[in-house]
Amino acid sequence: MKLTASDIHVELGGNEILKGIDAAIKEKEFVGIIGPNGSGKSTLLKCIYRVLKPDTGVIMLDGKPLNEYKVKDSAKALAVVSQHNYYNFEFSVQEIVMMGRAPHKKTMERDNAEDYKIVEECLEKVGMLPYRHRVFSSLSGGEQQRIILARALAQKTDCLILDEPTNHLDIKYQLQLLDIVKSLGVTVIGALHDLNIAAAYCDRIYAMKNGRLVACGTPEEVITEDFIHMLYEVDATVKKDEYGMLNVTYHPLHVKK
Ligand SMILES: Nc1ncnc2c1ncn2[C@@H]1O[C@H](COP(=O)(O)OP(=O)(O)OP(=O)(O)O)[C@@H](O)[C@H]1O
Repeated sequence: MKLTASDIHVELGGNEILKGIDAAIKEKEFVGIIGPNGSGKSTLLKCIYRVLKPDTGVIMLDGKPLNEYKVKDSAKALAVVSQHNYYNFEFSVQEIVMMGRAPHKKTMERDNAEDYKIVEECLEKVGMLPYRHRVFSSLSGGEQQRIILARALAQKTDCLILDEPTNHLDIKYQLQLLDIVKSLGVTVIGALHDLNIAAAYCDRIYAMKNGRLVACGTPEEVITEDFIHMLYEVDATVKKDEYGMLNVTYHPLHVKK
């Protein structure tokens, strides 16, 4: 699944939020979007998962403009794990994960044995099978997030969009979620705040500031001390550890470098 964005502009509430974004994501690439709060990461992702329509510019999915896909067909291609998941009804965990099967079914088609098997496998994968009959809203934030990942897995897509997916998760489940996602071998586009996590999982990183892309490259190319200072206005040390992993340490004001 290849995805390109060309000259994407979005205006919201009278402000230009995205000011001409160009991006090209290759098949099976794990791409992270980093940048300060309010830089436009979620807005860009929302254009990709069709919650927002760009004012100008075009997003292409496998060479075809996204807006020419039926919503059901793009939902067979792209699944979303985001941080906001509110439902007006008291759905069970199993019902929420079953929603991931909807794009694969005809209107009013009943859930079949294959759907139940997929739902069970996906709940097992995120370690939440024992919760299948619980009411979704009764789960903790982190448990809900893992159910939303299971729903996305049940959608069986070639591309996953992650909008700050690890917000509610403790470190074990942050790594678990991203390990599961990485093991799928699908195209991944994720907004990530933690630079150490981004460096550990991403093939390439796009950095955004004030609605513009300001850098694109491998984690090693993008995550440098000077660039972190430019992007976030904080001091940091960037080193490689004994496993060759990038390691970012920040310097609070009370700690001298
Ligand atoms: N519906 C809206 N109306 C007006 N402004 C909006 C709307 N939605 C988002 N914005 C503004 O657009 C800017 C970019 O928001 P966005 O959520 O894309 O940023 P982000 O990089 O994902 O931030 P964060 O890291 O805080 O999640 C913000 O300044 C936000 O206030």
